[in-house]
Amino acid sequence: MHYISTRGGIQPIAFKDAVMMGLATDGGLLLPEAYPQVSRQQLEEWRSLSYQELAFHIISGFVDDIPPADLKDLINRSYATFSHPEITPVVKHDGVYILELFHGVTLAFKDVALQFLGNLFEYILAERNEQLNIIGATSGDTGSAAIHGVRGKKGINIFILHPHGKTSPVQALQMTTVTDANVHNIAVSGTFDDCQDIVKALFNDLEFKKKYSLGAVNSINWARVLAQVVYYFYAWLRVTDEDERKVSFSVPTGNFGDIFAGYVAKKMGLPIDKLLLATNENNILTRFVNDGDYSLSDVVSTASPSMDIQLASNFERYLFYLYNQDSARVRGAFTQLKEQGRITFSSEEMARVQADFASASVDQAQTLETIGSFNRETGYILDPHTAVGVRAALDLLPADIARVCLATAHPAKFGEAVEKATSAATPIPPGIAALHGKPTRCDLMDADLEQVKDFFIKHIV
Ligand SMILES: Cc1ncc(COP(=O)(O)O)c(C=O)c1O
Ligand SMILES: N[C@@H](CCOP(=O)(O)O)C(=O)O
Repeated sequence: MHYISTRGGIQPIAFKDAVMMGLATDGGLLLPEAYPQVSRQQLEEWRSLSYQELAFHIISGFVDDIPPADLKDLINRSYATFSHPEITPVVKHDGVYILELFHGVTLAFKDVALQFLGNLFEYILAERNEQLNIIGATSGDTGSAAIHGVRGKKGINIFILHPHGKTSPVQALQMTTVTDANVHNIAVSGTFDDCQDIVKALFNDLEFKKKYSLGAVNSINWARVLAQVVYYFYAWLRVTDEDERKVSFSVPTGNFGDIFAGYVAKKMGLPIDKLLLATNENNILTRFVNDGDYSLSDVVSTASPSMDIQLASNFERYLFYLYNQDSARVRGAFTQLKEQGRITFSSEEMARVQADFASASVDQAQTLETIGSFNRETGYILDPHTAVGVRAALDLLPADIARVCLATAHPAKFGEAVEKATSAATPIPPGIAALHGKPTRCDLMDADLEQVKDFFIKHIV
């Protein structure tokens, strides 16, 4: 399997090279040249597999430059760190299935991909005898999951930019209490979009990227998306039987990586009815799906801070398919966005968008109300991001088709919002309780590319 860029400017490359390249060198995002197709019979055969076995079958369809035994070992080691034997279990409450993606070390869905990516980086670096300097942007969860995915790994430095004061206190502590010499947290006076812009600018400086061996942990890295495809299959296999096969997924969305993984699963043949794209007040993607209005506005702070994003980086991957793999049109769309602050779509394109996706924007009051009512009715505590998806599912998805809501984080990461919504304290897992009072390290700087660059160069060990 080889990988190409949405912008059409690179020769096809192998999987390991795609992992190391992160952002494509032409500024685009990498995608596989084709998608392995999964038949109905194959799906039935996969019902009895463990998460790890299923992950191996799905991931190996996209990887032909790692020996199967090594890939199996990478997968098994990645999921050995999870606290639940099923890795991503599914529970049912109030007529919806909840796909719990928060049983990893940092209690968010990012662990599913970043434990794997950390091991993959280590494997490739050892093979090539190389070093890697990771630079990533986070609105709260990718940062800690990435830090915990690579800490202690040889030949890796990691620099994570987060918007100062805009993550939850627990998210900030999960990052800043890791004071290892090779881990650097940078709090940027700005938004997540500012952080992501700086990271992309560093990757687009090809001389800098090469000189300092930059690596990507954000979902611009194809391996992130790939590892997330697995749980769509896993959940589908848990909630269907041979007669009942249709499933819709509700996905709380920010950077469009998670829902794009669902789109990939659908492209591979997984019978998905609707992908429901749920946003908070930062609803550019909802405006796009419902009204064809993809126009930028300012990022606002909400009760689901990890989704406080305007410019979703993976949207480019979807555009590539919406434009029938026409890279020139993708490039044109980004020129239009830069010049006019919006991308426009034809009615034929919007009909295709609406065939794949439904969307709803859930505001803060609705989010807190959903956490409260769901808790009163079922005893289950939703985190605010998950609540956005659950509310959208209850409002928009028909109950006669299985509705799976992705639970992207543990509620204890957002204790303040959850407490406000339920009038009760959230039970705190031991990993989080232990964070309080630990020494922290973090550098504050402006949303300024040169400042970040200087800091990066000075701190490479
Ligand atoms: C808890 C949580 N939910 C949902 C999202 C949105 O996911 P994505 O950025 O892949 O759309 C994020 C951030 O990525 C998150 O951290
Ligand atoms: N919500 C994310 C934002 C970054 O998304 P990514 O999937 O591209 O890493 C976060 O928690 O950092």
